[in-house]
Amino acid sequence: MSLRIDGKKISSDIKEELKEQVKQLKEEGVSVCLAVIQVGNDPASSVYVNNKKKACAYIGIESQAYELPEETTQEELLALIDRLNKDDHVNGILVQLPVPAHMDEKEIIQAISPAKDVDGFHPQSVGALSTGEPGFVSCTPAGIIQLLKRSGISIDGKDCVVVGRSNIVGKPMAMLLLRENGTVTICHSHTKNLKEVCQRADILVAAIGKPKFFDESYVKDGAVVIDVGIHRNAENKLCGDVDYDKVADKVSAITPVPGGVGPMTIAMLMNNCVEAALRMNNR
Ligand SMILES: Nc1nc(=O)c2c([nH]1)NC[C@@H]1CN(c3ccc(C(=O)N[C@@H](CCC(=O)O)C(=O)O)cc3)C=[N+]21
Repeated sequence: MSLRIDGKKISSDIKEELKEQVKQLKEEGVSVCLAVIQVGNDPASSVYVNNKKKACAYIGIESQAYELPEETTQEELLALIDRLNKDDHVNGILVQLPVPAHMDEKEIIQAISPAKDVDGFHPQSVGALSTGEPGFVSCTPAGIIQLLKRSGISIDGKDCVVVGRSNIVGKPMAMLLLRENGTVTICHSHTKNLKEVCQRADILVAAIGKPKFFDESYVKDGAVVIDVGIHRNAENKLCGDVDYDKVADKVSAITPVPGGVGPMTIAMLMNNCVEAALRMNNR
């Protein structure tokens, strides 16, 4: 029998802790405010943005929603970011990705003040993660570390294999596992013998972006499997990068999709907002 790592439960524990902390801060006169910007009305993005608003409301974080039309120009968006950067009331700024094709995502990310970069996507935040300076950490990989720690799974000295090298998941995930003294391998589309490398993993992080790609032949007996994939089939049912039913009996612990990594992403975003407010108030 393997442990089904319950991301819903762990994320709700974290939200409970944050709610208490925010209440305490309010009594001391410190408020927390997140600005969420969405350009265009991609339905999937709208669902995520809504979930973020709901989480803010639950915890006691003020949320400002900026729903901009698809035709918004780069200059208009940069002007809004600039205004929010200068607004002392706003602690965190998030621009929902992806942005429409006519926009320059890189320039947008770099326009957000690193002090308010609750997504952890700014190059300064990314650099700080690799040198160990204080800075915001990308929410999904930060959430995965919390899932492991709060499930009593140690990372120290373990063989950790991360499959995927994106800026928002794979690369920061590798840096965080390294910070926890894991021995880290990053795999990608040019990796030879992907299966053999995965079979060595004590902790396998699957972020390849292909539905049910990993079956039992990729995992070692007793490994820990973290599934970062989110795919929706024709019936709107969610699945991950891992074929859960084929893998679950062979491993010691595994995250489901939904209810694994996804909910942690939002919990860590809330955590980063509180951290931004603490820093802005010199706490
Ligand atoms: N600037 C920016 N920051 C982000 O953090 C960001 C983004 N853009 N763009 C899109 C991705 C995706 N993302 C998710 C958040 C929560 C779940 C989540 O809660 N998933 C639930 C299921 C939710 C459902 O039913 O769809 C689960 O896995 O159990 C998933 C995905 C944040 N993203």
